[in-house]
Amino acid sequence: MRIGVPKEIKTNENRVALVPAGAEALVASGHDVFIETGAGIGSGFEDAAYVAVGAQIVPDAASAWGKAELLLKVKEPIAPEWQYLRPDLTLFTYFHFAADEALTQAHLASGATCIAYETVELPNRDLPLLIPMSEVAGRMAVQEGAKYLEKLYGGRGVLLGGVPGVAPAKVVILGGGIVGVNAAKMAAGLGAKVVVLDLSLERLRYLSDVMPANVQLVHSNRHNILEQISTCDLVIGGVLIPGAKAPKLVRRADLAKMRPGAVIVDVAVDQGGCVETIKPTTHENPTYTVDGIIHYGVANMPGAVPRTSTLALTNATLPYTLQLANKGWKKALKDNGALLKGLNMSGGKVTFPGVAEAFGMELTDPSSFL
Ligand SMILES: NC(=O)C1=CN([C@@H]2O[C@H](COP(=O)(O)OP(=O)(O)OC[C@H]3O[C@@H](n4cnc5c(N)ncnc54)[C@H](O)[C@@H]3O)[C@@H](O)[C@H]2O)C=CC1
Ligand SMILES: CC(=O)C(=O)O
Ligand SMILES: [Mg+2]
Repeated sequence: MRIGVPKEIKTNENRVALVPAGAEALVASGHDVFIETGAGIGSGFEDAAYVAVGAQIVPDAASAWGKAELLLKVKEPIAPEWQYLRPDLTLFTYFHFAADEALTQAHLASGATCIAYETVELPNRDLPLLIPMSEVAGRMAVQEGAKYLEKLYGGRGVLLGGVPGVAPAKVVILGGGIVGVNAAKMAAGLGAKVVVLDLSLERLRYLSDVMPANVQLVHSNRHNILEQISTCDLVIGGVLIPGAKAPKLVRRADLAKMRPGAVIVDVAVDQGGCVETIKPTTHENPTYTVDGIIHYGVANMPGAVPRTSTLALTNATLPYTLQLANKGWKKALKDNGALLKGLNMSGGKVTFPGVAEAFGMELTDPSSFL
């Protein structure tokens, strides 16, 4: 099969969808791999490293897209890339369709087959291709939150861990999944007082066994959320209903109850965010202020640490990429139920419930394509 890997063009997105080790595995299986020149540079992989394992370097995005039957990316194709979409192309990348109707319409109209990393789901409900980036973003959320709490950035001027004689900061984490756990570990390690809220009592029980003593576990409901955010310094948003729009747990009016200069890092922004006032921002311009509360809404946080993120992401994606390449998408999805959950659309039809619900579109059973 012909596999294309373009350079990511979202601002400050330095990840790449395939590393030389992955290219080597695909070439060894008899595939032709086309890498856009410079695609790996941001993650520390020179063109020569791909050539050394048998991949071919192509001069521009049009060639990487044009030669591909299977196109590998990290982020969703953005508007300048939509011209390359076509019915006989299979895309394997993050899409987050439910948060973006224009993105959804453009892909639907193209007829392309779109398999979303973020909705590939194992029988135990783990999301194996989202987990590594949620680990990165959860850890980063604390780093970023700590930075914007500094006075220089408009924050309350609070040090997360405090010092002897001065109480530490309070960090409230909405959602105790992968983002939540990783944020909690980092914040707790710095000495903050941490509160994690989740809907799932089973999850809270598990967290109570593995989290340190400075992490409190609280059931997520409207009353508890308001009580917790009104006395905190940093809120981290990490709730997810896979593939669907995130529920709005913090409303605009709630900001008035928070402390001025408190910070919200809404990691869930890629699915629309769990804070009503969040909107997607970029690494160049990551924050804005609403009612005295600093909002951070970068939708590709792991792009800031591309070396770590690319390696972590491709460790997880390569086994699935190999299945798609070796078998073709229909057979690969038929043989692997986890990968079938990744199918969001094909031939102009939506096949993922959360996307159909978000925009009132008709839902087609994914297995009808196999
Ligand atoms: N901004 C960025 O750069 C990145 C964003 N993300 C996003 O972060 C979000 C979270 O991802 P994960 O932690 O991997 O998901 P996850 O599925 O591991 O965890 C989500 C948690 O939210 C909980 N939850 C659902 N509804 C809730 C409610 N009403 N109140 C409290 N908890 C609730 C669930 O029980 C679950 O434990 C996703 O939208 C993901 O796409 C992930 C990586 C990078
Ligand atoms: C999960 C995601 O959207 C990202 O890593 O950018
Ligand atoms: Mg994202």
